[in-house]
Amino acid sequence: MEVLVPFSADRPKSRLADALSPSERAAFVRTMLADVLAAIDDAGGDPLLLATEAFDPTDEPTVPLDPPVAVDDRPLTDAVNALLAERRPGDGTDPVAIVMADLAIATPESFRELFAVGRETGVAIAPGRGGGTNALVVSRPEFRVDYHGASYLDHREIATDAGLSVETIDSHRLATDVDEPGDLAEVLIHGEGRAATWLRETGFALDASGGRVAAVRK
Ligand SMILES: Nc1nc2c(ncn2[C@@H]2O[C@H](COP(=O)(O)OP(=O)(O)OP(=O)(O)O)[C@@H](O)[C@H]2O)c(=O)[nH]1
Ligand SMILES: C[C@H](OP(=O)(O)O)C(=O)O
Repeated sequence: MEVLVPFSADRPKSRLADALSPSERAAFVRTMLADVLAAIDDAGGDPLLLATEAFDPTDEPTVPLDPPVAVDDRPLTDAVNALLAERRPGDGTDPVAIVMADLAIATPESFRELFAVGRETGVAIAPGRGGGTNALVVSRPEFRVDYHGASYLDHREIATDAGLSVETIDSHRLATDVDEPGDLAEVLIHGEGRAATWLRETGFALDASGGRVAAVRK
């Protein structure tokens, strides 16, 4: 299955500005991307990087694969919809998945489940905490995305209005995207890849002294 992986190469993770400097954010998002690409590949998916600007994964020491790259500087929703309009998933073709590049604790097993459910239904959605859409499988050509805000609810409504069946993927690993400093603790707790290693090497460790466990830089 082709898996579109949107990647904001030019303005990565502004909401992590309180925890990481601009160059650290640029490095950290590449480690998350590397982990996501490796897990997709392991699960049998064929990633296509949908990047906001020219990006050569082979220049990146953390990125182990050399996926094809499509460059599109339009906003996320427009860029994804342009590819869906081209691919026409389900119109005699395979479903298409869209997986965000910040799912730092996703595993091959979690993607295998997503792809399997996605093949059986019109639209399969793995919501993010807070109502976003962390991963999606589209098996019908008429479906279009509308990201940002409570996009999980919007995507359910778009699918239902188009008469398509919808399945929700109940997965902690796919529900955890790394948006804010508080999410870094999840990577230290559950991550097994390059992103977790990078955080540790950058000096982050778990700290429970303030009550809720947090990732704190020592
Ligand atoms: N191609 C493309 N990818 C995007 C764009 N905006 C975000 N992404 C990617 O989409 C996924 C989800 O992004 P968000 O968490 O909404 O935003 P972000 O840009 O990573 O972070 P913030 O700057 O903190 O909002 C990540 O994989 C981003 O790299 C865009 O305009 N175009
Ligand atoms: C793209 C957006 O991501 P979030 O900002 O919710 O992480 C969404 O899932 O609609």
